[in-house]
Amino acid sequence: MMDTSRTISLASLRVMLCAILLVALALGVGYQARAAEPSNDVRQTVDQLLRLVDERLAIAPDVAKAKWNSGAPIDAPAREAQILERVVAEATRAGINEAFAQTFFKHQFEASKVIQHRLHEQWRQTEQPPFESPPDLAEDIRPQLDQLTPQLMASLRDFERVAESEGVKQYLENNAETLVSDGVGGVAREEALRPLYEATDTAGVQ
Ligand SMILES: O=C(O)C(=O)C[C@]1(C(=O)O)C=C[C@@H](O)C=C1
Repeated sequence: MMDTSRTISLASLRVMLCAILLVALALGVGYQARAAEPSNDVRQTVDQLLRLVDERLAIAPDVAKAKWNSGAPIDAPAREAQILERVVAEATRAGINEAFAQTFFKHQFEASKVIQHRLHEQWRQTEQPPFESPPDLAEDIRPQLDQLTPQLMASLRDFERVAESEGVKQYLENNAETLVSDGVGGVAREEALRPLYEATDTAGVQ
């Protein structure tokens, strides 16, 4: 005959052990989630940079329109060089990593070109006639982009400061889609944000 009381106590011991394990697991997961939660400062810094990236990308369709009408090439290396010159000067002045700032802006140019090429492709297919009164590239659009450059630089400086903080990469990933819309299914967004993800990778932050 089996000793029932002994069987029961063994079974309940197993249940207890399982319960302890589950509680420990839940506590561990909870701790990890808390540990990865970024501070308010980090969140505001990342949000601000994402908003500025979004603002810059939102100008690309106007650039595309102006170039559709004028026939000017989408790629404008002289203009890029001019912006980068200012970026380097500001990086030196404000103590921002020069290589990081340059890489970041090169990615913004590429992202803008992705949007412009997509739109031109679309307009070729639909045989889009010249736009009625598109904003002027030199008079209206480039000054808007120039206004954003110092704001982006200040935001990059803040971002550099928090790039090594807990949970930055995760926060970027979670909020990029909400704060940055590119109108081309995320391709330009990914291009624009890659240097930021890489900066958090270098810092070893997951
Ligand atoms: O100013 C232009 O002509 C643009 O197309 C904009 C922009 C930019 O993002 O600043 C993008 C691509 C060009 O190669 C140069 C600059």
